[in-house]
Amino acid sequence: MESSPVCEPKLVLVFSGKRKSGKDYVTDLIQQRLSRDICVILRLSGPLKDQYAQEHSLDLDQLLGPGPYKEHYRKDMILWGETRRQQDPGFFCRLAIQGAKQPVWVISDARRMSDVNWFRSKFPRQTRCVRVQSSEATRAKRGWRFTAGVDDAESECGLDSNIVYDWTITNEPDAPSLDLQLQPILDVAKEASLSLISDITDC
Ligand SMILES: Nc1ncnc2c1ncn2[C@@H]1O[C@H](COP(=O)(O)OP(=O)(O)O)[C@@H](O)[C@H]1O
Ligand SMILES: C[C@@](O)(CCOP(=O)(O)OP(=O)(O)O)CC(=O)O
Repeated sequence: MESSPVCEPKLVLVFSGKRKSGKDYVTDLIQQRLSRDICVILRLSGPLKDQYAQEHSLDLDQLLGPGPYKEHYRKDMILWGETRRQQDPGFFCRLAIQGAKQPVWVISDARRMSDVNWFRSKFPRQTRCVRVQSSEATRAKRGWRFTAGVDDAESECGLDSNIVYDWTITNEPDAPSLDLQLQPILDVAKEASLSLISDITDC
């Protein structure tokens, strides 16, 4: 049974990027610039980790954290999640958007074409894809280490090709500032949220 969100979003920004590329860092920045009234960050991994922790009697807070606990279970979580997605590609997407009311949705952690296709099919006018990219050297400085079965699997490679991104954010020390790179996205988001004011009776 699909549970519909309280209000249709005006903009859905679907972010993807490699581990330690800065997805959380960049999406947090966007929410700070737009405010929590306008922008909500929705993580597909949230409901996945919640369900996985329950089924395996694990510490959800540690799975949600950045530390080694999450990495210890990542490979098995990937396989567990893919089994669910094979049965129902939108399973985690629907759970992630439950209760979302803000006009701008930021999906911070898309990993597969099935994630992108679900949002494009549900919100074709509103969905935009954003890629956060960093070099392996920069990611390594942030704590990334190559892990076979993770960094060469769909979870990390599923959105490397066959997709046109609306924006690409280069998250490198020598790149233009993130504020400068994010400005076009923020402009679109602010315009979209203004259109909400004229449609407020629809919600
Ligand atoms: N531009 C940046 N400036 C400072 N720290 C950053 C920057 N980008 C990422 N980080 C840090 O690098 C680490 C990994 O970033 P994170 O957003 O968690 O990556 P991801 O969500 O893609 O795995 C975090 O500690 C984060 O604070
Ligand atoms: C099983 C996962 O959902 C785990 C994702 O955990 P995080 O979202 O914490 O990952 P990063 O922030 O990129 O390090 C990946 C998947 O393939 O679904």
